[in-house]
Amino acid sequence: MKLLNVDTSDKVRKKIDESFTDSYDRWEQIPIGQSLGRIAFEDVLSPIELPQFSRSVVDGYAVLSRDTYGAGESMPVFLDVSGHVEMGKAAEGKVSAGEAIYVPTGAMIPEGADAVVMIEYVENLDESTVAVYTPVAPGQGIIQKGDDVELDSKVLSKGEKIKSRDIGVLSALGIEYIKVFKKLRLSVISTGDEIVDSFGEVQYGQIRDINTHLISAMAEESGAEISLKLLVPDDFSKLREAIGQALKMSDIVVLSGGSSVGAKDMTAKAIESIEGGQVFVHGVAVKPGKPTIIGRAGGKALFGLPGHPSSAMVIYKVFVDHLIRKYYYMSEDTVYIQASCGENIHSAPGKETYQPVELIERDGEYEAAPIYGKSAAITTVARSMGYIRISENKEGVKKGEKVRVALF
Ligand SMILES: Nc1nc2c(c(=O)[nH]1)N[C@H]1C(S)=C(S)[C@@H](COP(=O)(O)OP(=O)(O)OC[C@H]3O[C@@H](n4cnc5c(N)ncnc54)[C@H](O)[C@@H]3O)O[C@H]1N2
Ligand code: MOO
Repeated sequence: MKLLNVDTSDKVRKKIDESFTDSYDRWEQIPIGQSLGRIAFEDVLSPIELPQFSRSVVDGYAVLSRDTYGAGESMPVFLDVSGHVEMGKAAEGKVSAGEAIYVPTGAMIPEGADAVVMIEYVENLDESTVAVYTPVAPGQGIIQKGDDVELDSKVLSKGEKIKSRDIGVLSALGIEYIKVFKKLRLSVISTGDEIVDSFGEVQYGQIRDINTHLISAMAEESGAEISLKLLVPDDFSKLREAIGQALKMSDIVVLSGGSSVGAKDMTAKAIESIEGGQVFVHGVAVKPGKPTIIGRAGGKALFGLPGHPSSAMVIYKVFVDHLIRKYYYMSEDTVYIQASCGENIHSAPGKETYQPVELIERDGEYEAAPIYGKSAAITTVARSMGYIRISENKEGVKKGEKVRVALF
């Protein structure tokens, strides 16, 4: 009898970390306009301080704050207007005691001034005199030089996924190009005599391929690029050949199907038959995904995911995405949502259970509704927004219990 020797998921992640210790250090330099969603290869330090000069954040008069002390609605202070600052130009002139210079929003603060009074609190008495009806504190109405970004401060960390707002910051600093990780190359091989091209003829008894497309899309979401997609029948030599071909052109090979112990489940044996091929995980104490396989060949990673699409999706997220993040120096950035459990969920003690859920919003609170359906059901995949992890020591989750939903 052949039984799988199962590891806990924490132990499996540890094995992944220990097995793939070579750092992934391929990078390319790209214009920031093309960097959205890419992963920063190194820390980015600001080459300048920002703003580069103190600027007004309001339309008003640059003054010496102490000149305005005691000003009030019934007792204005009178100041001489000695000029105005033009946008995009260096401020000319200096504000001395008893003087004010007009500054539009965003313009440079002239020398001497330490605050700006908004025009709403100022009355123009004539060309060169204003009455100020409010006191202003030092710094009021001004964004000081270097307030936003200090010189040499870190604006992006190695391993950070570049977001639209980061592109905003980089533009403000005049950084045109950025070093990002070259995308990891990932191949997907789907196996099974019954699996056929999703878009071709389908005979009765055959199944349209889901996993190749599902896993490729998830890998792209993780920041990898797909170097090869193959569909192979349950034929040992064809599978072996496909693995060999995939290894040549990728850093990670993901296989779907054939992970279990049935007569046609030959993924593990095929990996072991490759030169230097070794399987170091076959079986994980998780539900779904018990027959998961993880191996390596010449430093490259191979994953054998269970064929059921929803199991493949969970195992991809829990192990393959984990390795991609490690290679990219990314911190765990799973987004969790607090929700209350919509119904009792039973789980198998001794196995960590990943229960796909749908999130339903009720009065600003989320309810996590478990999505059942055999792991072969594609709607389980399509409707699930995330999953609840139920530890191996628990027997389930009670209706109404607070849970953390990890978003897919
Ligand atoms: N005797 C045992 N049988 C099974 C066990 C076990 O421990 N002992 N584990 C079960 C579990 S759990 C799972 S999950 C499956 C895993 O099976 P395989 O990884 O060997 O996958 P297949 O048998 O090839 O396929 C399973 C299922 O998924 C469909 N499939 C496969 N590939 C695709 C694809 N690319 N697109 C769409 N659907 C796909 C396939 O047609 C099967 O229905 O084993 C259990 N059995
Ligand atoms: O991986 Mo399986 O049935 O646990 O889906």
